[in-house]
Amino acid sequence: MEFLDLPPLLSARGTVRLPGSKSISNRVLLLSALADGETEVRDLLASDDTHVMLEALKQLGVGIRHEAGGVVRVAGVGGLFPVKSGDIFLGNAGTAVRSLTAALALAGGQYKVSGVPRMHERPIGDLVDGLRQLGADIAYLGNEGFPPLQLKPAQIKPGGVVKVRGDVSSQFLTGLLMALPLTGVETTVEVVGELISKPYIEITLATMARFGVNVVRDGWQRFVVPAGSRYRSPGTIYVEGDASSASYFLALGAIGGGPVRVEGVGRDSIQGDVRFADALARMGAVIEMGDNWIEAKAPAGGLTGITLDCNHIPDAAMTLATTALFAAGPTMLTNIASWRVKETDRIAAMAKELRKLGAEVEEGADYIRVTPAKALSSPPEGIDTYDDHRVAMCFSLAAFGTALRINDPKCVAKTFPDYFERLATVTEAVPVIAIDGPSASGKGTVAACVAAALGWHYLDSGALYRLTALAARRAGVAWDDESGVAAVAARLDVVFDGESIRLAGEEVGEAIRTEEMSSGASKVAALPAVRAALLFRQRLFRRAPGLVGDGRDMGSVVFPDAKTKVFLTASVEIRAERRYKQLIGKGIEATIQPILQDLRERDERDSQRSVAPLRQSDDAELLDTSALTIDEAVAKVLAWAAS
Ligand SMILES: O=C(O)C1=C[C@@H](OP(=O)(O)O)[C@@H](O)[C@H](O)C1
Ligand SMILES: C=C(OP(=O)(O)O)C(=O)O
Repeated sequence: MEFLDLPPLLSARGTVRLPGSKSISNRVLLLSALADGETEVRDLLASDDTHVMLEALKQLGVGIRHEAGGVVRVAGVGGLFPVKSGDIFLGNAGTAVRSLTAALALAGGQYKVSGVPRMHERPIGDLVDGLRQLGADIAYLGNEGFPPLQLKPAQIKPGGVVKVRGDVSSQFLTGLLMALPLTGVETTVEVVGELISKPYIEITLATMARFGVNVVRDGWQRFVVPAGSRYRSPGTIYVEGDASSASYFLALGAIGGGPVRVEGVGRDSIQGDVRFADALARMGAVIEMGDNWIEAKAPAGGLTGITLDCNHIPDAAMTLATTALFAAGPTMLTNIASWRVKETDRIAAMAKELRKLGAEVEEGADYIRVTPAKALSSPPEGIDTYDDHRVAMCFSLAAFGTALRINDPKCVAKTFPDYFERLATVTEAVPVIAIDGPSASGKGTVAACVAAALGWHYLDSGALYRLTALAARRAGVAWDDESGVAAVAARLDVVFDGESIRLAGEEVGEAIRTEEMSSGASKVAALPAVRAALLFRQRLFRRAPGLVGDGRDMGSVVFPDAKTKVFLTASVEIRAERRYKQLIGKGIEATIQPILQDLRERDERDSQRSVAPLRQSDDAELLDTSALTIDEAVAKVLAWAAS
């Protein structure tokens, strides 16, 4: 499985220009396609969900041109799609499946509507029931109440009252409302049951109004689409920034100091998810808002948990569930039953992954309660994302407490393809000084001194390979048995505690320093599966205020984003002499020739191996310590780190 390791974060600050709103983008595309005239769409979201909508519209005969600067020009068909049949695949885009099903059901053609397997588990029965009242001919091709669907030409009988349930998804009402102007006949839609996600209906009505159709509404119960309604292009239309996508950055500001500003949504937004800022403010965050921007800062006294009915912000509420990890006291999010029928069962997914971080979670049919742990624990197997963009994005916040592995990170492409790149632009990661170099170069001594001088943590990555060699030997696993040694590495039960190193509870500081384990370390370190098994483990050593790591691939593989990278070396003769003195100093008998020979062989093996071979990377400073004292070498590294 693909994964992304996020570095632990120290702070967040900066400005992000948001990608376009998914909800507005897909509404604007559909209405531009159905309208009279050509529409120039600016700031449209470019993501999986809008991609499937664009492709479907093209397939239905709508002229769509992509121009410079992300401008999309849609030639409206004036109500009827020219292409009367087709298999329309809409991925996992609820906004596309629900609204296109309604429009196609009234379009007089023969269409199949399908999506990814998860879409075939997301309900659509309430919408189909509503459309059937208008005479639509719709059949379920799989399970009753779920896509895929077969739509056939039918005698549509508009007018009167159509009833639709609103308590599973507001997208059913949205779909009906957006399709009804195709009939030109006054029709009333009555909502049965309590309508959920109400602000999305406001987006629908506001977007329809931009295209010249004004729905008359009576509270959240009755909506009248007037006679003679017809979509007309507004000419040029700008898509607002995505308010749900804004939530991750606002939370970053609230947790990580801030201020973090998002541009593209603000006080004047038509998206309900801007109310996420109010929820953050209730947790204590300092929020400021302009017409087209929102800014969040952390409160002096830290965030506090809240209890909130989140029915009006179902998507952004997921961000509250992970922000809760950094608040004092529990956070209870209620009235979120719809989470269970979205990209995944979001209540179950959030509960499971939050627990992996050490939080105490209680879940019910329509609520989740999160009590944070004192310190986050980071699961070595990573945070699973369930092909749900929002799970991936909202869990990135947990990087404020620890290095974090996010599995299948590319699922963010549903609404925010470059989310993780943008995250990096407004966050500061815990700094790393990476010191790499050959065996016996003195890098361990220098690294430990640099760490002590700065008050930072220290990672002796070589020790992990020595420990793996020792543990393999004790388990009777041969050093060249790649999968066997990798399994040992993955299970390594080791505690570093100042000078002490314990393997399975036993002090092994001395046992791993023998020449034999040194050579074993070099052998197991050449095995790719072993290096992979130890990768995240090493990254977990990165903790505030900073880390000094020494090894062979600190700068090139383990911490490629290290601010300071040093390649520390010395001539092989000097290294042999140092190793010789070190051994003699410990009362271990030694002669210089075999040490020299062994170092030469080890250098050869380390530089020739296929994974992470030892060499100075382009971005590393060269520090030859042949003629330097330890203090001089340390001073040099500190100077580079400070520059
Ligand atoms: O209409 C829309 O654009 C949306 C409505 C909401 O769904 P529900 O109405 O199913 O809650 C929301 O979760 C979804 O991301 C987008
Ligand atoms: C629920 C969501 O998407 P969809 O439009 O597929 O319903 C979402 O984006 O969180």
